Amino acid sequence: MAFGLPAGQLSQAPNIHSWWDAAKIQEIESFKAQCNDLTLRILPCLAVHMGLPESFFAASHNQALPGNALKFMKYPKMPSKPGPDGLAARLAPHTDWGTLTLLFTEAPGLEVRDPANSWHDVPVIPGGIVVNIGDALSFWTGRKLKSTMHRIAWEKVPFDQDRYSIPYFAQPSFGGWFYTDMV
Ligand SMILES: O=C(O)CCC(=O)C(=O)O
Ligand SMILES: [Fe+2]
Repeated sequence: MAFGLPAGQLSQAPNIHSWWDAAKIQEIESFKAQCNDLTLRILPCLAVHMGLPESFFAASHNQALPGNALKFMKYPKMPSKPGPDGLAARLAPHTDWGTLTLLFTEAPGLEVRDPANSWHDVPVIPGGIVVNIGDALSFWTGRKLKSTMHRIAWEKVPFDQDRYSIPYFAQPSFGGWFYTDMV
């Protein structure tokens, strides 16, 4: 289930189930706001490190516009262990399309691909957050920052267990500008 509406508007979403009561929706709003604040603290660090004005990336992000999304994911357990011809991944290799993704999970299974095409496990650090660079930030920086190719391999998660994760996708604002020539 994804919550992508602008800050403060989740309760108006037509697809919110009746069992999401006001307190639960408020909890999600407030968690989304904390995720947004964190991305707005990370983006200036990247900008300053690259010799750019502090607000260079962050200024094109706006919580009041649609796009930034918090997603609750459940990867259901499988009825039997896939054979050699079975599924290769629970989530196919991909890059995220926004600027930054914050990933919250306590389950193993996430792998990232290095430039030599080898896959590496991402360790689960209790209370830790995985931060991935997305395609928009990669494009914006002329690929100085690279979007992370990642997947969820089924071998790393017991096939008879559900897997849960919560990614937060930060997106540049609709109508925001990418000044790629400064980077
Ligand atoms: O479930 C995960 O750990 C990763 C999810 C992901 O990569 C995505 O939804 O884009
Ligand atoms: Fe992803």
